Amino acid sequence: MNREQLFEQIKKKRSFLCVGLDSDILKIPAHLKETSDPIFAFNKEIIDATQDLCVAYKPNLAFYESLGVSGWESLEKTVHYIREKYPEQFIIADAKRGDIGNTSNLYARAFFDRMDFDAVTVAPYMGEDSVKPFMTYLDKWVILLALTSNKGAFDFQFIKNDENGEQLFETVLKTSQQWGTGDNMMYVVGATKAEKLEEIRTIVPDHFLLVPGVGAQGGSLQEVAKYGMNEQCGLLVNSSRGIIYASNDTDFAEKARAAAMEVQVDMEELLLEAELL
Ligand SMILES: O=c1ccn([C@@H]2O[C@H](COP(=O)(O)O)[C@@H](O)[C@H]2O)c(=O)[nH]1
Repeated sequence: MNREQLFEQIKKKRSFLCVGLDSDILKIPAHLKETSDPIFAFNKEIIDATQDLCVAYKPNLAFYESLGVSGWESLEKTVHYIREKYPEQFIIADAKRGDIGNTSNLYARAFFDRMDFDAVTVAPYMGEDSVKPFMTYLDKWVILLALTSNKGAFDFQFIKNDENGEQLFETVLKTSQQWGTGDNMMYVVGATKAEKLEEIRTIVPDHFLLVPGVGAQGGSLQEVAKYGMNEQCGLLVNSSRGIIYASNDTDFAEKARAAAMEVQVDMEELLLEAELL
């Protein structure tokens, strides 16, 4: 999916919500555990219940890899299901990969050829040759970690360069623009650091940002929109636990829909305020 198609979906759905499929075998409703593939059964119901309220899904790989072979099967079935039934959805592999070029090539092949993801999250620490192999696929995206939502972000990401006073996350944003464009690269910026979005937008005014950290981590959607929205919206705001675990009973899909709708209604208002609808 390209940038224009993504913006079209945002306008059509009146939403820039990304539903995080952090589907934990220990948290899904008990009645699903009797099915042959509990994680896929859970995802399928969540997807059917939320697809008209969101523009993207983001399975986090840890939740699937931790289950071994059966987890990979659930993941492949989930991606295939979305592709077949809701082809307008943008699908993100939250995998945080990146390695020497030779190996990154194979990661890219896994996520873009073997599985038909639209985007994969990549850690910038190993530099250009670790990131570029993900950019050789038409209409596929790298989502580079820039300023993350967790407490540990303060360990490295704010370290100042003695020579130019630049903080590490700013260097990531500036340097990586030589590797790709706003048509194949997005950045992760945590909603818990929304106040930094104003500064980030001076460096990357046009790029889409994937913003996790609203909902369970307490980030504010309003602040994210205030400082981060651009003329194409430029935001995919993720919520995982706040939506998919709204209930752990037989009504989980219905409750997930209600939670997603609450976010979508707020997003619609923000898109209207920004005169994008
Ligand atoms: O900086 C980051 C990068 C990634 N994540 C991931 O997003 C979701 C957030 O889940 P919630 O349940 O909505 O808190 C999860 O998959 C994280 O691994 C992030 O939170 N922050």
